[in-house]
Parts: sequence; structure tokens; C-alpha cells
Amino acid sequence: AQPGAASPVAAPMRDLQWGQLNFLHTTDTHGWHGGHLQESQYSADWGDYISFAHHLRKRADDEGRDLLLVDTGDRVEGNGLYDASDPKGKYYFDIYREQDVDIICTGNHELYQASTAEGEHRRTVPNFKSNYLASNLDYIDPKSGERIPMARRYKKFQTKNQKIDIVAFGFLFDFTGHANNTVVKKVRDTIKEEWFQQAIREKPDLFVVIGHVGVRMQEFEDIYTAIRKQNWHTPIAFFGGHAHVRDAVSFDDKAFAIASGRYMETIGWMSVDGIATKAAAENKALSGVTFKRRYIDNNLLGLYHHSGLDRDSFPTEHGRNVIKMIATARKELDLDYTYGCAPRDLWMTRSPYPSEDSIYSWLEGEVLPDVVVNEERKEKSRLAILNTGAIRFDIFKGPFTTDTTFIVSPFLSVLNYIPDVPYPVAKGVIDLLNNAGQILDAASETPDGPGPLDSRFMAIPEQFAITKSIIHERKDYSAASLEQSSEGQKPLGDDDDSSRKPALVGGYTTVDDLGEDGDDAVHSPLDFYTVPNCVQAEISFPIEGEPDTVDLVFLDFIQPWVLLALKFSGGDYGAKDVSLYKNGSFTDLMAGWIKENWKLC
Ligand SMILES: Nc1ccn([C@@H]2O[C@H](COP(=O)(O)O)[C@@H](O)[C@H]2O)c(=O)n1
Repeated sequence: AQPGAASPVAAPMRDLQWGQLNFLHTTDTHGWHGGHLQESQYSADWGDYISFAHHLRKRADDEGRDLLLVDTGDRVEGNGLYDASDPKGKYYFDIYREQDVDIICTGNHELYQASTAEGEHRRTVPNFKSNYLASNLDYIDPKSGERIPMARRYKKFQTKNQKIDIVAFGFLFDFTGHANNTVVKKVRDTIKEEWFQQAIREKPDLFVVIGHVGVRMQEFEDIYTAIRKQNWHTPIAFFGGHAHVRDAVSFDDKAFAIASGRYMETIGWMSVDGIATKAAAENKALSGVTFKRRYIDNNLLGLYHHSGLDRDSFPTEHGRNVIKMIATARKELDLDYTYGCAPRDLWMTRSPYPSEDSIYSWLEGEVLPDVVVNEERKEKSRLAILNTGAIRFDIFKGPFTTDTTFIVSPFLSVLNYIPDVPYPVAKGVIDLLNNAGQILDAASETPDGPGPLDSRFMAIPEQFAITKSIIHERKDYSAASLEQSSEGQKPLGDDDDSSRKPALVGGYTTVDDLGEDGDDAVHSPLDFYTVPNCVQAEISFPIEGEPDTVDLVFLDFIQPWVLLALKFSGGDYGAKDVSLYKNGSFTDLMAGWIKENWKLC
């Protein structure tokens, strides 16, 4: 873990269940390779993960099993370690490449900015050579203009110990918001291509499909159906991401998918047993394929537990060196520079919106009215609209640093506006953005499904998977009470007197297609309150009555939806009517507000 990171915390644990073939899976790490410095249960870092993978690979070798590492994209945007450098990612590429990842693919965040896509193509693709898969992604060479595959489309390989023949693919969901130096081919078109049709006619022992795709999204369903049409019996292991949740889906008794969360909070574990390899044909009598999964908290005590080591024996020299690389980068980037002190915790989904503790209520009530000011138009009444997806993480009470700035708001989005919109037209926009999903979706729908203006893209990614609030009645769970009631758990730490067990730390309590025992650590549950797609502040409104017209101010990211909503509300506006409201990214404006309004700790 990084110097100054919160000390790891003990919890009752569920062990890893090993199989013939085992996987460690990261996804949506979003630059959090330094770990969560403020959260004890997620404070291990990329260097610790390198040590962990080393020990698990050794165990696999010793026992004649196999272990593969998978990463399903969105490695960038969302943490100072990636975003605070100029150019972005100055330190990230060299830190990330230190892990031996066996199968890796691209996420949408690698593609929003042309410079990010170029970095991915020039650095990460060659760093991982033939392990990098791009089944439906092309890159446009800036010099020649030539369109080439981002990386190889698929790969065939055999595992080291069990000699399992694998055909692996690496997909991205049907993402449309990419910069113009990449081309994302729709999954449903890609699976009709000749190379894919040939690849699924191979007879491997196992198909592995990795993808920056939510495990319940149509894209995985389509790939599953295509493979099953050619292979009724071959097991398929899917690794997904994008929705930022822990989840697992059983497509059938031989096809299984996991999603391994977000932000380096989770290291996913999947094990597969009963694979009938051609190399050991006599084993074909195996009773059937079984898949197991665990969601490992990125908690050092848990990593010691799963590798059977302790704080002295766990760190490898390689792991320690990477911890040092991260610490040096964090220092050079001055990530601990403090803008001010957050007076209270501000939650995205742990508190209802609107409420005193909601980050969105704070933005709407305090930040937007102060920062959405254009000196030349400051007397004009205005509506300022922010999409909730623009905010990526909670703010914890205490120092708000350079790192926190990018953790909360990593994007380069700016404030645009349309001047002098009749108020009766403008005031209808927020309700349409939040409640007329079907109408907005229909306007951009294609004959094959949702179009690029799926209104869910305005909200936080977690809401792709969690569509209703989850409120837990009982919140006083203690380690002792759960330890007795749940099968297969072991206390972690050396305190054997259960009467002295502390209350459980709040965290994931995942329910997936295999049940409720997926998380490696037992947590007390956290509430999840759903949020609207957008929130809105009314600024400089008359004390009485309504303004005749307003300036309609919004983040540029949601411009296509705002223009569409305006049409439905009776206003015919297009891109030509939109101008920049104020210089500077929303991230800079928010950080500036904090500097002025929150005292130093
Ligand atoms: N400029 C941007 C870019 C993205 N968003 C939000 O992020 C969502 C995608 O996040 P993933 O980590 O799941 O890829 C997107 O749907 C937006 O909500 C944004 O607000 N501004």
C-alpha cells in the first residue's frame, strides 16, 4: 500500500475455491492503481496486486493448475495518478505494464479523447503484445489515415500446466462516443464477420470472452448465442465490466460470466473445473463443468489470507518496486496538495437525493450558483444542468486534494449554453431528461435496439445494473454475529474471542446468479439510493414570479440530450445556437470553488 494509506482492516473471510483453471480479473480501475488511500478495506495498490498474483501463480504451478490474469478496460480517467499529469497518463503506462496480464482489452474511457486512444495504441497495445485483443475495434493511423485493427482480433493458446486449449476474444460494447481516430464496430455485426465465424468453429477446450461490456448487456448475450450455435458443449468463461458492479451471470450450465466492480476495490476470482482437455483425453469422463467466483476486496489483510502469507512474507521485490514507482509519481504530481477541508461526507448514492449529505444537493445548492457566472450575462436568470454521471466518487470529510479533484470529477467537460430561451420551454427540459427516457431513447433508436442517446448514459454507470434503491433496515451487523451464521467463513486477524469482534465494515454485499456468498469479506450492507439522470440549479431568478427567458447552461457531454429535450419542450434549437458559457473545465471550476469556500484542515 502507499505511504499514508489507511491501515487494512480485518473481516470474516470466505476462501478462494481453486479449480483446474483460475482467473484474477480487474476492470474499470480508472487510474486507481495507488489504491484507496482513505478506505482501509481497499487500500492495497498495484504493487500489492503484483505480489499477490506472483504468489497465486506459484501455488498454481506447485499444484499443476493454471492461473490467468484478465483486464477488461477503463484503466484510465478517474484518479490523479492518471489525470493530474500533463500529458495525462505520464506515469500510468509504466506502472500498469508491470503486471503480467494474459488477456486485456479496451474500455470506452480509453477512447473518449483522441490523445488517450493514441496512447493506448502506441503504449499499452505493444506493452501487452499478443495478449491485447480488439475483436471489434479499429484505430486510424494519424499519419497514413489507414484504418487498422487496434490489436489482434482473437488468440488461440494453450495453458502452461493443464494444457487447456483456449480461444479468446476481447470486445467493447457498442460505444458511440469515441474520438474520430477509432472505429467501434457493433458487436452484432462483428460476430457475422468471417474471422469470427471461423474462430467459433475451432474446437478448443474453453472459449474465453473478455469484454468491456456489462455482463447483462445484449452484446454478451449475442456473442454467447453465436458461440453456442457452433459449440453446444464447449464451456465459455466471460469477463465483463463497464457497469462498475460486482455481478455474475449463468448463461447455461457451461457458460458463466463475472463482473469485478470498479476503481481497484475488487479483484475478481473465477475458477473452472471439469474442463475435458484433449491433452488428457482419459479425463473426459469428468462429471461436468463447474464455475466458482469470489469478489476479493483489495485489502492487504485479505491478500495475505488468500496467499497464506503475512506482512513480512507477502511483498515481493517486484511488488515493492512498483509501490515505490507509484509513490514517486504521486509525489511528483503533488497529489496530496490540499485545496480545503470537506466539512462532511458527501455521498453519491449512500444518501438520498435531495438531502444534506447528497453530493448532488451540495453541487446544486452551493457550487453551481457560484461557478455558473458569466460576467457579461450575470444579471440573466439561468438554469444550470449537470448530469449525475459527471460525478464519479464520494467526498469524504477531511482534506480535499488534487487527487480528490480527479477522483470526483475527472472529465474535461465544459459549460455550454443557449442564451435567452423562453422560460416555459427551458423549464420543461429537466423533467424530460429525467423522466422521458423512453421518448428520448426512441428518438435515436435503431431497428436493432437502443441508439446513441440512451438516456441512461447521463447517469452513473452503476444504474445500468441497479435500477431501484436498495435500503437495508438493519445496519448494526457485527463480525461475530455473521461469522456464526454463514457457512465457510473464517475470521481474519488473530483475535479469536468473538465477543470482542468489532462491528463489520460497510461494503459490498453482492447478490448474483450464484447466490449471496460471492464477496470474500463479510461486510455490513450499504444503502444505495438511485439518482436522477441530471440535477439543476435555478440561478439569479426573480424573487417573485418567473423570468420570461433564461440562459440554459449545461455540461457539453449532455448537449445531444438537451437539444432533443428542448425540441420536445417546444424549442427548435441546434448546435449552431450553443456557445461556451465560461472558460475552464467543470473540474477546475469545482476545485476553485472548494479552494475559496472550504477552509484548510
Ligand atoms: N465527459 C464525460 C464522460 C463520461 N461521463 C459519464 O461517464 C459514463 C461512462 O462511464 P463508464 O465508466 O461506465 O464508462 C457516461 O455514461 C457518463 O455518465 C460524463 O458524464 N462526462
